[in-house]
Amino acid sequence: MASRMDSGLEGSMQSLPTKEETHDDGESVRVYLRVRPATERELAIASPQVIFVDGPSVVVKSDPPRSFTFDGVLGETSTQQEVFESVGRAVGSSCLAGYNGSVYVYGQTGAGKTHTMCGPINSVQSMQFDERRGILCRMLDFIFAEVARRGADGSSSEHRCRCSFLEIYKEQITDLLEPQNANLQVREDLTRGVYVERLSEVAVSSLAEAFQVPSRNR
Ligand SMILES: Nc1ncnc2c1ncn2[C@@H]1O[C@H](COP(=O)(O)OP(=O)(O)OP(=O)(O)O)[C@@H](O)[C@H]1O
Repeated sequence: MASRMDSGLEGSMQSLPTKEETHDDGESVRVYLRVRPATERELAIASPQVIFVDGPSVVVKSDPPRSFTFDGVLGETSTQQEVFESVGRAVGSSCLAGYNGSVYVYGQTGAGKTHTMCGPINSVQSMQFDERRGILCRMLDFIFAEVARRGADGSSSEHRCRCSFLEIYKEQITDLLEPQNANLQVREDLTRGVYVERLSEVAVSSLAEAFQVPSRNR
């Protein structure tokens, strides 16, 4: 695992969203595959591993070819917005309904985890909307826009949002907002559930504040 988007959002809602709004199909874990376009260097060595995408399945090169099925497959032409629509929006909606939600990316080095989660670094350096932004920014944008919308139409009362940023690498957890905070431990508690001990949590109330968190803590 390289990165994750967690809901540090607590909310009390006067009316909870419907199952359709939270995309609740009763499944608590969903797995999507995103296919990265092969680079020129990779194509010079071999043809692409993925032979074709068929709905939620991919057929990969092997003898004989093998098929794998996921909750969804985002092909190599998929946009950052399509990835958000398939993966991020449902998690954001259920966080607003008071459920915990996480988005994890998993894959070997160079697979596209950072691209999918964050997008290029210069796509998040200004507040101006940038198509290249990844799930993390899009979920924050979605959550704060929804909180504002619900506040304006009187359908929600109070929300608190906290940001954390951690890395798990070789079984070691590091707090990316306080990098000297290394070797953190995962604990479980009856009221808090599973949590990372000593992980910093920064309260934020807008997308602009959330964007400031990494630099504010540097
Ligand atoms: N869907 C995509 N479309 C176009 N380019 C992509 C896509 N996914 C990844 N890339 C490009 O592939 C390269 C590797 O991607 P990225 O850095 O996100 O991999 P990573 O899984 O985070 O790697 P590492 O584990 O080594 O940090 C980057 O240049 C990135 O811009």
